[in-house]
Amino acid sequence: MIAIRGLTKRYADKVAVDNISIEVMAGKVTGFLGPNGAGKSTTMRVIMGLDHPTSGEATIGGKAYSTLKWPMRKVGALLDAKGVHPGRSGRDHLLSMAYSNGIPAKRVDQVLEEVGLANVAKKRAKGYSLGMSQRLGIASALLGDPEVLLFDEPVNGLDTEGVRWVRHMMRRLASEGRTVFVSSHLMSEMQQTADQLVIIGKGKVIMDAPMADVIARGSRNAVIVRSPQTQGLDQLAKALEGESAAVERVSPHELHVVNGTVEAVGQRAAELGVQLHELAMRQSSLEEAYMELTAESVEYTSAGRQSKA
Ligand SMILES: Nc1ncnc2c1ncn2[C@@H]1O[C@H](COP(=O)(O)OP(=O)(O)OP(=O)(O)O)[C@@H](O)[C@H]1O
Repeated sequence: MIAIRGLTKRYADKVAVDNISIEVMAGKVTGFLGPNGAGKSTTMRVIMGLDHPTSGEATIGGKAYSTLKWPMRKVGALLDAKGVHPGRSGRDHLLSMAYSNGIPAKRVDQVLEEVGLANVAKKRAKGYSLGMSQRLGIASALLGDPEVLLFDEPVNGLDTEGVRWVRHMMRRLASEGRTVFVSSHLMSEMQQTADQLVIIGKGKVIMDAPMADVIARGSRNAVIVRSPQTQGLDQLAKALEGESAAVERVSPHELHVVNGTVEAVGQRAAELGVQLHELAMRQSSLEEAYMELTAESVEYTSAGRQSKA
């Protein structure tokens, strides 16, 4: 488990992380989301002992990173895929890390195989594509077989097969009981990968909740009702409004019920004898819910961003 308590990180007059407290649990993939400059990488660097907090603390299994005897065996991280000496081969890079952490050389070959770099392992890292560098970074995170893993934008630069591979790997690592903390800007990918989400904006926690709760906050969640009976739909709309549901009549043959359930709407339609051609729950996507939740925390925005906030 990773525990962050009252963490603040200031760079000169810039507050990058502003008094955040979160617990990242074992056995789950926790997505770490937020707009550019929100403070995700800073938080991860503090967890990994690469930056000192201005105040507060981050611990891994109850200990600060700097006090871990064999850090790579406890926590593995991919923070900067390009942080490899360009003249060194991928294998030599991993061997030196393994050596300094008392990890046997055969483990290096195992992780190279696992990330699909075995046949380029002896080539110099400067010739690696972005995707290959990401794979090498993931290999270094896995090297010590750690129970806690941090990945900062792991699918950046990976092709479709690579993105799927990372997704499955994270699910597997969590199912083995490990703590997996991953930042990403790819919402559709996160929706398929994460169990829990921590969303930050301008250095503060906006939401820390299970995926389903975040999606439930999206304003597009609605029960869709279609019927060939216009008058029947009128009656149904009236009845539902009487039960304080918010009903939107999008066409003579279609209603959207914002705060209802398919069960309740179906029951009422049956009681009124209204014939239905469709009764379905439409859910917001994570991207839609995320855009709404972070609308006020975006520092660097493009012209024309649409927000409902
Ligand atoms: N070494 C540094 N010196 C000064 N300011 C910094 C430093 N590192 C980060 N910052 C600032 O702190 C804020 C948070 O940056 P951080 O990189 O943690 O955000 P992020 O959420 O990872 O963003 P992105 O999604 O763009 O990677 C930004 O305003 C950034 O400019």
